[in-house]
Amino acid sequence: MVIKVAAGIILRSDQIFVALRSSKQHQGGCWEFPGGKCEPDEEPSLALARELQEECGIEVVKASPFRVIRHDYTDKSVELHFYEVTDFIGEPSGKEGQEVAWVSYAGLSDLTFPEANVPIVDALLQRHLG
Ligand SMILES: Nc1nc2c([nH]c(=O)n2[C@H]2C[C@H](O)[C@@H](COP(=O)(O)OP(=O)(O)OP(=O)(O)O)O2)c(=O)[nH]1
Ligand SMILES: [Mg+2]
Repeated sequence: MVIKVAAGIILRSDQIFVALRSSKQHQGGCWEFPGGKCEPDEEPSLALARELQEECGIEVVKASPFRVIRHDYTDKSVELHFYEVTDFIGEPSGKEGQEVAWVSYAGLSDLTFPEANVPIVDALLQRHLG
């Protein structure tokens, strides 16, 4: 079974908002673009809005589809729908107690992301730094 996930690349002034996955979660200890699993029959864009409200306390105003990545971890398979979130209401924070940070594009390379995120980070770096 493939788990459908929506995740937001939250952008502001050339910085990107990232969160640390807790050690108890799947891919714990890795940084992530905030988001979570789609409910059954829930559109990824709606799941994105719901998850970013729950996890970061923001209301998404503008989100553009970025990439869809299918990845098989040894323990589960995910289909990640990444969106670029370029307009939102509220100040993003770690609503569930997770560590969060705003990082520059270059700073993304210093963080460990789940394996599925590697092409996403590469694409962001490629586009921004050339
Ligand atoms: N949110 C998020 N999940 C990611 C990323 N990269 C990646 O491989 N994943 C994987 C980890 C998880 O297996 C799955 C997302 O699940 P999640 O743990 O965020 O789901 P959720 O917020 O609904 O949390 P929960 O209630 O099930 O704990 O996707 C990413 O950048 N962001
Ligand atoms: Mg989540």
